[in-house]
Amino acid sequence: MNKKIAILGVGLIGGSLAFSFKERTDYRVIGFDTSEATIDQAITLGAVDEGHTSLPEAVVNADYIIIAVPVGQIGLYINQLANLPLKKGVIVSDVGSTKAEVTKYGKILKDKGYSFIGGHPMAGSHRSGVQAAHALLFENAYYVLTPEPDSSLSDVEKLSHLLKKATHAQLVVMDAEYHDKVVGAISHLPHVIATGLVAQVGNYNDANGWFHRLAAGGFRDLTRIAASHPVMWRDILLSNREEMLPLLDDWIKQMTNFRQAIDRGDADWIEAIFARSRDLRQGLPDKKKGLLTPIYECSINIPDEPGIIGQVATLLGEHEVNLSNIHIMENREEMHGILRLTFRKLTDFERAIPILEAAGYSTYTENSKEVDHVHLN
Ligand SMILES: NC(=O)c1ccc[n+]([C@@H]2O[C@H](COP(=O)([O-])OP(=O)(O)OC[C@H]3O[C@@H](n4cnc5c(N)ncnc54)[C@H](O)[C@@H]3O)[C@@H](O)[C@H]2O)c1
Ligand SMILES: O=C(O)C(=O)C[C@]1(C(=O)O)C=C[C@@H](O)C=C1
Repeated sequence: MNKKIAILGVGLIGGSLAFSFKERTDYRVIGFDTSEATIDQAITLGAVDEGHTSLPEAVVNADYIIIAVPVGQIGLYINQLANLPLKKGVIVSDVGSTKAEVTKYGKILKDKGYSFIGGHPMAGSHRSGVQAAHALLFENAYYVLTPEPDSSLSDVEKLSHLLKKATHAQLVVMDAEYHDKVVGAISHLPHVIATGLVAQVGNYNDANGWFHRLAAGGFRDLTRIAASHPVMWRDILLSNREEMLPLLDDWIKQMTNFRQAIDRGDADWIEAIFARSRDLRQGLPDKKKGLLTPIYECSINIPDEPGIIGQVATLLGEHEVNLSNIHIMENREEMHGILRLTFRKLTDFERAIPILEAAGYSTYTENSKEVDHVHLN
């Protein structure tokens, strides 16, 4: 009998994990969701081998159970799982964006003799649902695990090995509270800022529609994530309340300093903060570099036409150039698109450039100004 992985909540993250497990492991992948339509879609798309709206049916005999529902629901599922006859040795994990609260719930499973190890893949999108899921979502991203001091080391290793094999992510272990502090600053606070800014400008726009019409790169680049799922973010912010309050206090101080500098006409202060932040932004570690394997990238401008991505992939395929990933720069929506092409081998990368150029695409590689610009997504 096939070994089984049950995924609870087959949305963007659960669906993407399901695709990865199906593609790169020999586990049978079972989906569970409260939405029957989602289960049907997950089966049609080939994300899961089997789907259920009944939790006991979904998790029976599962070797791994991964909870991928909104953060506010994860504790409820842990409680329900603890009252089901799970397979001996099962490892339960989750993908929630906060970890301290969930890790506390995990003790309920441990008391029943099951293993719980919190997890959080640091990749995603403002899109949601299984229709946006894909097997490459986590490739080269960090994937954090937050075991407790009493967690079984061999279970941590087993889960880590499985996730690495399926997702090609970089697995790291972190303390749950520390994780919440870090992601509070680099993920949760940015979502609050983007959402607040869109709401503020929305108020101005209600009185005068030019605010939205003139919104160009600056506003769009900064606010893509304001289009994220409201329930997911409601749950994340309430779950990470303890970390969010001091982070928001610091942010308000920062904005007050800005306000005061502008008010007193302090050119030096303004220039200095822009200069420091520019250097910090440019010095961010490249997400795609130096992780699992070297990666070579180039970007091309594409017209906003149906089928264009397929044309680029086919063009390279016809010349037997292996692409490892295609990424559409999300913040270019409604404008000419920018496609980032990733290659595993230098030889593929070097052959792709002249082929794309000959087909009329302008290519931008790492060192060009244009790529510096598109990396600001
Ligand atoms: N979206 C991201 O960028 C991202 C990244 C990393 C982690 N996460 C975390 O992953 C989890 C899922 O997020 P997502 O982006 O996949 O959301 P999603 O909305 O795409 O998917 C959630 C899925 O869970 C199902 N669901 C909702 N409530 C449920 C319930 N009570 N019982 C069973 N199924 C239920 C929905 O039908 C949907 O299929 C969240 O905890 C989120 O914090 C999200
Ligand atoms: O790319 C996005 O749209 C995301 O918001 C992804 C993002 C992030 O903030 O980086 C959002 C929440 C997750 O917990 C992890 C990743």
